[in-house]
Amino acid sequence: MNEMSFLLQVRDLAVARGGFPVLSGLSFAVAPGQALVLRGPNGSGKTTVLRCLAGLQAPLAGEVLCAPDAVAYAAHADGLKATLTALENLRFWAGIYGIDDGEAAVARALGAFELDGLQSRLAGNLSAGQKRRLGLARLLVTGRPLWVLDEPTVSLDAASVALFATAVRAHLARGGAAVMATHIDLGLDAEVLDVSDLRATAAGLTLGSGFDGGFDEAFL
Ligand SMILES: Nc1ncnc2c1ncn2[C@@H]1O[C@H](COP(=O)(O)OP(=O)(O)OP(=O)(O)O)[C@@H](O)[C@H]1O
Repeated sequence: MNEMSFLLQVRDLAVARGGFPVLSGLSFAVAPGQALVLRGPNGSGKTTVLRCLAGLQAPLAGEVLCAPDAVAYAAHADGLKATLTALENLRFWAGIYGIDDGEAAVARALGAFELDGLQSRLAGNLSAGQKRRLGLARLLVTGRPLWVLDEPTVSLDAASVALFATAVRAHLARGGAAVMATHIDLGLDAEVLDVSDLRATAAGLTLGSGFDGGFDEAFL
């Protein structure tokens, strides 16, 4: 496969968090239609890698090659406005991403995550699992090909996990791709990349030009 056919290429990536190197030597590529699952124990750096892929922090070393505006990121937080209804949240995000068929995409997103009956409820009044479903439905109104997902199934019951897996499968079938950290098996035909052995040692890495020094959080 030539280089241009990948949606994402990661080369010899090292990342830091809170001023400390976390993980180094990570390389992989993701093509349209592919899903990649990052595995590793708590604290091994999966979230930090995903933040880097989403552009929220710079690599400490290495490269992340990806088209501008390709990534839709779903973090631990659901990214919802509590005082807007479920429908208004999706319309808000469709407007932010400026997709052409906004209203149709919003309707599809509500349907895909079985949120039609909840569309008039304030997001702040949804249950944890319903909030998560709405946060994931947001992906469908971004129009972005590369989904970067951090523990997407937290708070979801089995039926909702199945809805999510269906949405990912449909995204892949449309030529999208996904990179996700998850501890559960979604039943997807996904490659698994274990980052356990990539732990950075303080001796092996220093904080260089890619590290901006301090604040590394963001409101999403
Ligand atoms: N703001 C911060 N300041 C200092 N250290 C941090 C900060 N945020 C995370 N870390 C540390 O960075 C390391 C990597 O964290 P990260 O969240 O990337 O791991 P993870 O593999 O996603 O873990 P989990 O499976 O528990 O979600 C951990 O040791 C964590 O304690």
